[in-house]
Amino acid sequence: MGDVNLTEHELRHADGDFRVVVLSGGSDIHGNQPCAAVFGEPEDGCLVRIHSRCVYGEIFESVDCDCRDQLRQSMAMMRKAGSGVLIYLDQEGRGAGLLAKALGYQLTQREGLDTFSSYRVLGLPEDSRSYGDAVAILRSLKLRRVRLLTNNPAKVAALSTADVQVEQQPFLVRGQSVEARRYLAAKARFGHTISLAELEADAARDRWRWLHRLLRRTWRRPAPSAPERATATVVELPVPTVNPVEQQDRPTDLVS
Ligand SMILES: Nc1nc2c(ncn2[C@@H]2O[C@H](COP(=O)(O)OP(=O)(O)OP(=O)(O)O)[C@@H](O)[C@H]2O)c(=O)[nH]1
Repeated sequence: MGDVNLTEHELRHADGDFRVVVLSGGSDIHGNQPCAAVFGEPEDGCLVRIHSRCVYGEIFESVDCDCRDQLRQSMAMMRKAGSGVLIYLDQEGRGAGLLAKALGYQLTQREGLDTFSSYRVLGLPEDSRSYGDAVAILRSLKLRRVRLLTNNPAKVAALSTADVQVEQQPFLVRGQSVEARRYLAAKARFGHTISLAELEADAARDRWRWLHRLLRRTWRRPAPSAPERATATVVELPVPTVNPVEQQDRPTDLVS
């Protein structure tokens, strides 16, 4: 990697402005420069997230993966901590690109394969990302020791071999959809530090919540009403008027 340079400026945000740095002279794989959101004045030991692009999760708001939640939660955590660096890498589909990811999705949906097996079937590496640009950004920001929000040991290893001291901070966003949990379980099997037991506990909590909602709805339903009874209708009959003359003519013996 030659000389790298950071171009930086402020960015307005509804939840609080931050600084953006854009890297040039890095690996520049797809012509899109890596960038980072810099919160506060990060120092050694600050929170860092190295995030890889996911159009489906971040833009289309898919619930098949946890990418969007991780992005949002990491920003919220950095804001709360007062500082941090969110590095955003253009490494869609774990570095294979969007088309490969879409082909992988097709296979997953057709054959029921997990996300890593589908890449294997397509003849692609399961994960082809590199983290040199992330290291370059950290170096430019003069960070040598970071608290890395990740479950991915490959990220920890990549920074460690580049002489960045890493304290791994597990980063599991709770309350995921069934599909995202399936994705997380695949990552756990692939070596990510995600506890399958915790995922199962999450699923059990979801099932319980669902059952609870269903029962509450059933209890609250109004009791079936009694069959309607026919209501009596009062009909006013005309009162016959008696002609006083006719009354006088009437034979009196009839009434005696
Ligand atoms: N092929 C494929 N890629 C996906 C899928 N869901 C997310 N991705 C990509 O996976 C990358 C994110 O990697 P993940 O394995 O989810 O997480 P990670 O960054 O390795 O690990 P953490 O740091 O713990 O989040 C992004 O580039 C996404 O585009 C999927 O279903 N199939």
